[in-house]
Order: sequence, then C-alpha cells, then structure tokens
Amino acid sequence: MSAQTGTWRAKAGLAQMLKGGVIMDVTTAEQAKIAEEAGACAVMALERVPADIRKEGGVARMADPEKILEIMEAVSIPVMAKCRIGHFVEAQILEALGVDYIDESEVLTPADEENHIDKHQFKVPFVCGARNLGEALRRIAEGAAMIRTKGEAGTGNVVEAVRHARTVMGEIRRLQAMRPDELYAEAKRLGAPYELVKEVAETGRLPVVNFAAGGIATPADAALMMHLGMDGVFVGSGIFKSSNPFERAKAIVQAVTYYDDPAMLAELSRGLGEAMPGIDVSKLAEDERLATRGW
Ligand SMILES: O=C(CO)[C@H](O)[C@H](O)COP(=O)(O)O
Repeated sequence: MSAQTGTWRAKAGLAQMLKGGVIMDVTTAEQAKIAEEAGACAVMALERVPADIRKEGGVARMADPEKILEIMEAVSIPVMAKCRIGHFVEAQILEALGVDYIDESEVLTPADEENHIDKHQFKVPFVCGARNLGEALRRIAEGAAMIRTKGEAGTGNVVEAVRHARTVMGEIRRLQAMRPDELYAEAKRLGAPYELVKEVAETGRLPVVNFAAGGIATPADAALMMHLGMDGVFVGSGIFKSSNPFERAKAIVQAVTYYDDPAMLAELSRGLGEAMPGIDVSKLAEDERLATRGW
C-alpha cells in the first residue's frame, strides 16, 4: 500500500467516528450552537442553505472565512465546510482555516466540469457526493474519506435520496453475487478502479462511511435512510427552513438512533410545527438539478 493510500485509510478511519450521527448545515454561529445543542455530530458551514441557493440563484461559493471561523469558535463538535467541485484553492483555504472536513459539493456552483480535486494532496479528510456506486468509488479513488448520497438538495423531497441510496446499496449487492472473474468487466462498466470494486465485492460495503443527504426534512425521512443502509444523515434546509429548527433538529437526531422503533418515531414526529415547503423533483428542469453536477 502506498503512503498516500495509508493516509487515506487513516482519514477514512476518522470519519467512522461520525457513524450513526446527523450532520447539519449551518450558515451562522447561532445556528451552529442550535445544531450542537440538538445533538448534531458535526456541522457543515456554508454561505446559504441549498433551498436559498435554489431560490436566489447566482454563483454559490465557499462561505466567508470570517463566518467559518465564527462557527468553529462557537462549537466543540467537528466543523465541515464546502468548496466547489474542482476548486482546489478554496479547499486549500479551508484547510488553512483548520476545518475538520471539506465537502467537495455539487450544491455549490462547480468550478471545474471535468476534474475533481486530488484529495490525496490534503491532510484534511474530504466528503463527496455520489448517485451510484461508480461515482462513489471514483471519489474514493481521488481520496474521499467519506461519501454522502446526493439526493436533490434544497427540495425538502426525499425521493432522490432514496433513489441514490437504493442504487448504491443495490449495486453493492450485485457485486457480491458476481464471480471474481466478472469483476474486471464490472469495474469497466462502473468506471471505477478494479481494486476498489474487488474490495467492495469482498466486504459488501464501501470502504468509507456513507451518509444520506439531499431532501431529508422529517424524522421519518431520516429513519427511512437508515433503514436503507446509510450510516447517518446530512440535513440542511429541512431544519433551518422549518418553523421550529431546534425541536426538529433534536427529533431528527433521535430518529437516526431509534430508526427501527416506530412507536418512538411516532412520538418524535408529534407537534414539530411546519416542515419546510417541498418541491416536486420531477418538475425540475435538467439545469435545476444539483445532483447531476460532477460525474
Ligand atoms: O451537501 C450537503 C451536505 O451538507 C447538502 O447541503 C445537503 O445535501 C443538504 O441538503 P438539504 O438542504 O436538502 O438537506
């Protein structure tokens, strides 16, 4: 194993500590404190939550370093921050700020439509989005230490998160059923390195943690994603675009823990106030879909 890969294994090991947790998008120190108090295992600093990026348009970039430092100062849980796909200078700046993880995210406007960041060049672990197994393994080959299924961020609609989770898990099960000599052609079909394909076929899981993201808005949504085999969830717009962010955030954290206890989920889902307004994803134009960014 190369020194580079060894570093990747260490970063992937660190991300395992987030397993079973909820990572919440925040734009201010005040929101970060609410997230921490509600039980988030980490927060994600960004300039606007995805629902606002959708509404307001324009180029979505890395958050202001001033804001990120305020958020880091405000909480003791890990702080993640987003950079644009392929924007390795934004990533260098985030690493220099001392964030705990970087999300190379399709939610921001891509800086490079062909190349993702070579994440092996960084000490800080990266999380990246994926819609299917091939995409997840390409990001891991580039050095991602954590994957999140993309879903369709900012819609409050869990349908794409479900599609992407079922796709990744289904493709893993398919690999497990293959003969070893079939894995070479399958690696070609997936567009992913053979060694990673072989590892997934043997272990029956990704070599990094895989969280669900994009459109999770209720405790029931979060529990559904856990049933589908995800290791935890990211929630952005669903919390701070609802009428009662603290109570909803707390309920979503609990729902991830008690995802297999319907009576508990019924209790957690009561009286949370208005959920964020949702969007019918099937009505979105192709260029309004964030999940198709990256490849
Ligand atoms: O990439 C992300 C993880 O932080 C997104 O911000 C996340 O998918 C949030 O989406 P939504 O606003 O639909 O919850």
